[in-house]
Amino acid sequence: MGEMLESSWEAHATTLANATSDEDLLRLYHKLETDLKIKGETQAQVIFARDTRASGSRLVACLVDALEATGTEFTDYKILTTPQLHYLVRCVNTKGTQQEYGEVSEKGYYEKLGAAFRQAMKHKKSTGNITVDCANGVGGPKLRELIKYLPSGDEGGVTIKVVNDDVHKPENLNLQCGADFVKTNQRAPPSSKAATLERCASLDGDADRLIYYFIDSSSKFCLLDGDRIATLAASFLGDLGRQSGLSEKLKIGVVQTAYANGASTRYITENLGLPVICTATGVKHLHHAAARFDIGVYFEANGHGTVLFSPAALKHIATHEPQSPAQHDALETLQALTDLINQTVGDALSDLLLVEVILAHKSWSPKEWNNTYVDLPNRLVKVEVADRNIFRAVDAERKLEAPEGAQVRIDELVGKYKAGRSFARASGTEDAVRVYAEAATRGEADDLANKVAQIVKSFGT
Ligand SMILES: CC(=O)N[C@H]1[C@@H](OP(=O)(O)O)O[C@H](CO)[C@@H](O)[C@@H]1O
Repeated sequence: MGEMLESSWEAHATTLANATSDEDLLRLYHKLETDLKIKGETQAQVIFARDTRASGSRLVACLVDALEATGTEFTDYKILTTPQLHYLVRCVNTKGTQQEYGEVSEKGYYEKLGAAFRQAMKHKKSTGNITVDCANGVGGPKLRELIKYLPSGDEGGVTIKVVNDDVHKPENLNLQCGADFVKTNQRAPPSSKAATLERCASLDGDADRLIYYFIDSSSKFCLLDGDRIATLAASFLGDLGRQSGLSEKLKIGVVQTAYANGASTRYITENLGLPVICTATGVKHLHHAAARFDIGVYFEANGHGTVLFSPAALKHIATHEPQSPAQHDALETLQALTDLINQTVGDALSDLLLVEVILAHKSWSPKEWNNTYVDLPNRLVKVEVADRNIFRAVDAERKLEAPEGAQVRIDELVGKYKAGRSFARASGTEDAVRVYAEAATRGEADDLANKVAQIVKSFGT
């Protein structure tokens, strides 16, 4: 049951929450039992937790009612980040097997990440200060806890300043802060007091997304989003593969969605020489595609992502005999990364430590990281239409097959812009069609996005 809950417990809890009577609840439960194929001889063991959203306690109460009504064994882990719950589910499901993932406790999560971070930072200079905006969500208290397990800046680790970590007023969640605010508005949260060139990061409300940013010496806001984290991780893992003598055995690939900036895709294929797969939006699509590589790096541009190591890759890393001190060091770092990176799902806290380790190894400030390539100006707009379901996308959501004629109009328009690229797709989470456009200049990207939005509107009304 754990693995089932891993991807969609919230949706199912909502279904149960809609029950209007005990009979209704039981009927819905039995339907879920059949739909999720969890009916069987073995006793289900359910674990759950929630983030700090106001709706959480009601959803948990409904879930507990259902579990008690059906005599199901359960453990309530109370308040956790989404990726921490994924970690626990994997730990429960692998306990006592050769793939044992970690100790089944919140403390086990911190200990695992803390020890791996310490190992990966061995002999490296501290990365200094970073300010982390926690969106006034669950990431705040959990990051504060994690810090207790990490070496500080003075001890060769990192000094983390936690801001926007008020979880007592649910109305403050994501208010003028958080990863989505920063990515969408392309500016730091007003509460951010970071100095020029100082690293800043923002988590989202349940701490599964992470983005970095800084203000450069000409006071310009510079965003280091999910594409940047993916390229940084892929380049570092490529280096480690070569340095450890395992590059033949560790084939690295990157998975993106159509929202990835075209400049990042080009950088990965042309500069890093790595393959890129484009999938439909939603981490479930990216995760499965990444699992096809020995080392699969996947990130959505919005900062949700992680790195997957295949069982064969883990074995090579654990058993390879180093031929030189340099190979030994690279292998040791790779080994530490396999523990530091949360391989169950994108995890902002784990990703934060990964980025800090890479910057320490490369001796990079955010400026050098940002200099790896120049993003193409881009614009994302939301178009409200009468029925978004008439917009059917194909080819990893880069083309519209319906309504008929819409894609031809978009293609004609895109052809008129230098380095132009644009697509429209129905959102899976909001009642709208999203239009993305990029082009050689900011003015052209805005213009292209607005014109494609008009096309969408003309077909949607
Ligand atoms: C452009 C964009 O950011 N889309 C988001 C958003 O999906 P939509 O289907 O675009 O509404 O929410 C998803 C779930 O959080 C996330 O995976 C995805 O990246």
